[in-house]
Amino acid sequence: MSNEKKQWDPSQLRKYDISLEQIPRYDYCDPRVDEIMDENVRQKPVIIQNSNVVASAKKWNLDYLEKYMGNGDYTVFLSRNHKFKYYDDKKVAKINNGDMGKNVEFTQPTKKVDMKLPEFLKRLYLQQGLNNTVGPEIVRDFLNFDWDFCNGKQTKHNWGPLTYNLLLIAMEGNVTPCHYDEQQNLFAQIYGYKRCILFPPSQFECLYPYPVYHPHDRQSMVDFDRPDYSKFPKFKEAKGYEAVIGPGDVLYIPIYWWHHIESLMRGGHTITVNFWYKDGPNSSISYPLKDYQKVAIMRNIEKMLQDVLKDPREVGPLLRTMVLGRFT
Ligand SMILES: CC1(C)c2ccccc2-c2ccc(C[C@@H](CC(=O)O)C(=O)C(=O)O)cc21
Ligand SMILES: [Zn+2]
Repeated sequence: MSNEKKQWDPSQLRKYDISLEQIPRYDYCDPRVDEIMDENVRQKPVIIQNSNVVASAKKWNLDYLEKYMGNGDYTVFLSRNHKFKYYDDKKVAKINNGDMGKNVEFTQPTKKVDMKLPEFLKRLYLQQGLNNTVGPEIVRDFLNFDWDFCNGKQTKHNWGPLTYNLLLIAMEGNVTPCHYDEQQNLFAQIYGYKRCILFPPSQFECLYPYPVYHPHDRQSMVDFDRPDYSKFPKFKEAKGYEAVIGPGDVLYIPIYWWHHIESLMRGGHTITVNFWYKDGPNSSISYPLKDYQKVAIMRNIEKMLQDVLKDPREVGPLLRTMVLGRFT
């Protein structure tokens, strides 16, 4: 670590029993950034340093945002603990943990409320699309992001259109549990420090995602704080990549890569803006298929089975019948 004052301390990281290696960091103009991001070569995570993607937001802090975010209502998530699990209420099966046998009623782990920014207190996670509800100063800062940089990445790596910019304000210690998204993600850290743990799509069998029709679709069923190795034995073999990112860092989270994100304990609140891009048009399917394409295939099979079987509890037994003793 260079002699600059260390901005965080390892004691602020939560302790997990996972083997981790560091995510590489390069300057934004270093050619290795695009080599690593190149989907035909490796498409791995990389931290892009000293870019000016969100330099216009350098001055953002809670006071500034409170002052200029306007009096709009913002989407805030409350949690009974430090974990904020994504929840899709459009999903059919409100059955916990994929235990299709026991019809355990699904308990929503986070509550979504709309509130004014000043009410934004501890244990809350504000996730707000940057749109016209925010004040003109914020819009100006947003328009002054270095869009040439992002558009350059979108073009160079054949991504689809930008779908969303989320403004994320998290309280210290907040955790977004391990999940994957079906979008390319430029994750721009603005204020405070976040620890990110990523796993490649090839580790699908070590991370045990919920069934696709479950409200926690795309999330790992493994509780990193207390892994149940009897239910999830392969979690012991998971090999992750980690980094702590701070103001000015942009983490590239490749599409379908698993990520667990935590705001450092005792580190104060954090502010992030992410840039989600759809995947590009698959010009031509080339073999062997990429790991993330196999995840997409498994998702389609689960969706098709759910559609034709109707009762989600029949999907597991049918798959077991089809595979056990025949393909295993
Ligand atoms: C936890 C929260 C607020 C949430 C609650 C309910 C529904 C959705 C979400 C949601 C979606 C994205 C993030 C940002 C980020 C994780 C992070 O920075 O914590 C991330 O995963 C990404 O950028 O892909 C955070 C959230
Ligand atoms: Zn995500």
